[in-house]
Formats: sequence, structure tokens, C-alpha cells
Amino acid sequence: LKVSELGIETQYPQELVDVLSRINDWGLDTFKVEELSDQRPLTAITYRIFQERDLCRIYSIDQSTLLKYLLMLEDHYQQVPYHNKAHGADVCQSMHVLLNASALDGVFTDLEVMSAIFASAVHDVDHPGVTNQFLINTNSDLAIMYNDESVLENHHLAVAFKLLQSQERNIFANLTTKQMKTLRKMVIDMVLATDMSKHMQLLADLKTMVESKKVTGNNIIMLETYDDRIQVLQNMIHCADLSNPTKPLDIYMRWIDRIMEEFWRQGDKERDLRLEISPMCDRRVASVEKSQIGFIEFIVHPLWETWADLVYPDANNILETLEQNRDWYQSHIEPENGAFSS
Ligand SMILES: COc1ccc(/C=N/OCC(=O)N2C[C@@H](C)O[C@@H](C)C2)cc1OC1CCCC1
Ligand SMILES: [Zn+2]
Repeated sequence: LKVSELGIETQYPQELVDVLSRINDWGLDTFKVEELSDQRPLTAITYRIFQERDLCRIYSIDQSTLLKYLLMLEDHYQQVPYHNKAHGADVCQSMHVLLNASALDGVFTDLEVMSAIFASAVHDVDHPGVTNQFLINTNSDLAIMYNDESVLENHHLAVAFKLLQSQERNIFANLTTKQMKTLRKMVIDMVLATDMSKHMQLLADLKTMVESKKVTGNNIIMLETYDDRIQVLQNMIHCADLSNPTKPLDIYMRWIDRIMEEFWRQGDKERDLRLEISPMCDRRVASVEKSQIGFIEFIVHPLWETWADLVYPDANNILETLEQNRDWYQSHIEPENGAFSS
């Protein structure tokens, strides 16, 4: 990559080129990209992935149109502690790496790949830093708009597609009507799958698929129907969304700091509103390490263990890091709050 191909202005062009050289690696430091891109991690990373996959040539996407869309998309991520543009960038880059699993070699079309990258980049745009349940409990405009069903996820999609409507930002202007219809359906299906309330159903379906997995001669997964194909992409974006505990420990810890601050600010709002404070949202009775152990045991490890089965052995290192991080937290449980630990 040359400095002139970064797409964004920065005082540290060469350092940014160096960090972005790890675009295909699981341990890319999104926080470093955030610092070196002058707070443009989503544009820098997504633009780099479009280049890496040659998507502008394949779909006749004008590069300045792509940059205009990405900068506008990035500006529509809110300045909340966790669900901000750095998280969007991180999920996009994680998705990019998961798509490269050799068990999926040649499985997805260019359109499906572009849909997955786009869905990841937009999947939390305009997130207000509170949960669906909070929006419902406070009778928010968003909950009214979406009748309490996947409120945030519907909103992220509406904002993402609205931003495409101006001619100077429509990156899909040169897709055929049929291609646009297919892309829009897949992006909707993927972003709606990031609603945590769909987790158990998604995982159950993935387990069923793994049990009946059909592979070709060289261990490549066969996906014949749209339902099978979208199910794998939905689990992939869900894995990318819940990938923090699978990253190098120092990076994982920084994501924990951000999600806890976001949950605690929600708890502060609930306290002020005299609402019951949501689980893990009360900064006065926090047990950060215990919450993460529970999150890994009950949600993240079951998901990643099943994903690792599906793409065996391509995700073994990721699963290994997850288990090392879990063991580290197990052995570093903080003492109970108060003078004496039991
Ligand atoms: C690094 O840690 C995390 C990274 C990401 C997330 C994802 N949150 O987004 C969905 C959401 O908003 N949730 C999650 C769900 C468990 O509960 C829902 C009521 C709300 C949660 C993390 O840790 C949580 C869980 C344990 C301690 C804080
Ligand atoms: Zn997310």
C-alpha cells in the first residue's frame, strides 16, 4: 500500500500504512488505526479492505464516491464509549479475516463478500449507547418506530441505506437492479442477526449445520441454498461482533473498559430515572472479571467452539486465544467488594 492510497488525511501516513499492512491478520490493532488515522478508523479500514478485495474494479465503484460514503457513515456513528466507529471498524476487519477461512475458499460470490463487508461496516451506525431493552423501557421514539422488535438493528440498517440515497454517495450506483436487490436483502438479514436476542436460535441452527456438514474433496464447505449461505454469513457477523474475547489480551482489555463504561452510563441513566438498573450496569457493584467469565462461558465460547468446528481447523488459533484469555481471567478473579473476601 502506498501513502497516496490511504484515502484519508493523516500526519502519520507511513505509520498508518505499516499498521494497515496487518489488514488480513486477526490481531490488527484497531485502536492504533484509530489514533494514526486522525480518528477515521472505519474509513481507513473499510477503504483498505475494498482495495484488498478489488471491489471497486469488480463493481465499478468510484473511489471518491466510496470515500464520501465511508466518511459520512463514520460521522453517523455516535461518540459513545463502545458502540462507536472503532467498533464498526473492528467488526468489519474481523469479518474480512473470517471470510478468508480456507474452508470457505471460493464458497461466497463477490456480491456476498461485498454485502458482508458493507453489513459489518454499517452494523451499529448511530448506536445511542443503550440496549434495546432500555429503549423499550423508556418508551423511546426508536422503540415506537420499530414496535420493540430489534429496535437498534432496524435503525442501523435504515440509517445506512438512507446515506446511500444521495447520488454523490451511492457506491452501488453501477450494480444491476437484481444485484442491488440481493445485496440489500443479505445486508438486512446479516445486520438483524446481530441482535443479541437472536443468539440462541442462531447458535442452535449453526450446530445443526455442523452436524450435517457437507464438504468437497479438499474440505471446502458446500452451501446449496440461500438459507444455508445466509445462515453462515449471519453467524460470521455475529462471531465478528462478539470477537473481543478472542483477540490478544491487551486489546481485549481495552474493549472491556469501553463496554463497561457504556453499560455503567446506561445504569446511571436508569438510576436517575428510578428504573431498575440492568445487569452489569451498576458501576457501584461491578464485578468486571466475573461478568467476562460468564459472558465467555455462556455466550462467546459456545459460539466460537461451534464456528471452529464448521471451519475446522482454520479458527483453531482464535479458539485457543479465547480459552487462554478465559483462563487468565479465571486465575485473576478480583477479591469480593468490601473489606474481606470470602
Ligand atoms: C468485551 O465485553 C463485551 C463485548 C461486547 C458485548 C456486546 N454487547 O452488545 C450487546 C449488548 O448490548 N448486550 C450484551 C448481552 C450480554 O446483554 C445484553 C443485555 C446487552 C458485551 C461485552 O461484555 C458484556 C457482557 C459481560 C460484561 C459486559
Ligand atoms: Zn456491534
